[in-house]
Amino acid sequence: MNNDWYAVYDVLRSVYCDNSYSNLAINEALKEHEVSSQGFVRVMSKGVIRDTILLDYNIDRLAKNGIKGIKKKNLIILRMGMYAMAKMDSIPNYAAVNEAVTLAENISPSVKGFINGMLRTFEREGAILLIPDSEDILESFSYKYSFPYHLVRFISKQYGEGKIEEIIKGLYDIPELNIRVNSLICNREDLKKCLSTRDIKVRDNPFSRNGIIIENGSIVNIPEFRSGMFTVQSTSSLRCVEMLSPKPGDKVLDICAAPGGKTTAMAELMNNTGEIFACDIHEHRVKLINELSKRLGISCIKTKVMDATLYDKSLSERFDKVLADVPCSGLGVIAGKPELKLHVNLNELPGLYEIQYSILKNAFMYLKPGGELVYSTCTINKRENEQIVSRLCNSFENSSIVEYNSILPYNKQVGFYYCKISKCNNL
Ligand SMILES: C[S@@+](CC[C@H](N)C(=O)[O-])C[C@H]1O[C@@H](n2cnc3c(N)ncnc32)[C@H](O)[C@@H]1O
Repeated sequence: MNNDWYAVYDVLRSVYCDNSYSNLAINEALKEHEVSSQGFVRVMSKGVIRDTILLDYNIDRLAKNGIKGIKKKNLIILRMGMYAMAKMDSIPNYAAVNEAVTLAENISPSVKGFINGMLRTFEREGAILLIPDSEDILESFSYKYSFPYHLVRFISKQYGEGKIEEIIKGLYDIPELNIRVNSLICNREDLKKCLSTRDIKVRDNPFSRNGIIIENGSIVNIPEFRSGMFTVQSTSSLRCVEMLSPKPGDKVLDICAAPGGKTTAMAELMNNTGEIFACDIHEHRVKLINELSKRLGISCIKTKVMDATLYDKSLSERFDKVLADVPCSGLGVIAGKPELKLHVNLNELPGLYEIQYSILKNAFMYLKPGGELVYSTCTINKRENEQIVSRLCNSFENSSIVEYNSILPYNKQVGFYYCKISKCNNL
């Protein structure tokens, strides 16, 4: 039995059946199974999730009684087998069929023959995932980029049919991997030298002086990571923090801070001086901020478990800078977290808008007159972005927008929104 395939199966079961996040499920599976290639488990798990809709169309097409009667566990094995055959050049078709059939033997022995038959038929067709023709252009994009139709329509209504294909394609393509140099410990040139000795190919991030893009090679748990020389962070997140631009000695509030990627980026910009008050509603996630600060050698961060939707009078007008990186639908980061496109429930979004507004309103109340706040999300849904900010500006006369950036997921960037708001001194 191939442990790598079993690990992928466990990840997929957890994502499809328990709505887990793929990154967490992958970490769990890697603890559980002794695999020969962690890279294989990550690539195949995310790939199958990314292509679920197109895989299911093809399974439905090939199964005599359609996809509806196929049990979830058997569907997962079929998705894995077909994905390996169609998309993973490193695996010969016969090996993919064998692995899938062996997996079925262990997990669901009675359907071994069915799995074998389906995959052999797919192989005879050329192992190509067919994309159906459709007169509805949005439906054809939905299959082509394996993106739920209702989400294609939702995004298209906001950005128009002219932009939709590029956006959906951007949310399909694997985003580039960026790391942030810990400027408290080293500089970009030093770190690049260390990485090159490990055969890791990199280039400077043109958008951030502390960013390095990893072109190939693995940075997982290398000594430079363990010693805190860098942390993984998207270019869009880095640019968001650079827009707020906290200075050494500032008093900063990070109101939705966990796991601490932006909190620690701010601490580095502040040269580990001043004070950052970092809060999050979940205790286990607050621990992640403390662990990350420790690894990066940062001491100016104080953490607290706090529900940011509830107003705390003791924080009123206490901070020079506030970051409100609120919980959101995550529609901008689907390329890296493909399970989000399967799990997002549009009916739940109005409740989220209220949470986002309450957090932003409180964040604004905690800002000193003359201070600046950045509101940010990793979604491209305008109702979570522009509309939340407008609501604040319409409610508070002393607020004004300084600048904003709405990043669409083009050119392997993650979709992001951030807006700097100032609090006027003289009302
Ligand atoms: C987008 S994430 C923050 C990411 C973080 N800023 C970073 O860069 O690492 C949003 C965070 O908000 C937290 N959160 C959700 N609801 C909250 C609430 N009512 N009050 C405070 N934090 C909340 C979540 O636990 C999550 O950690």
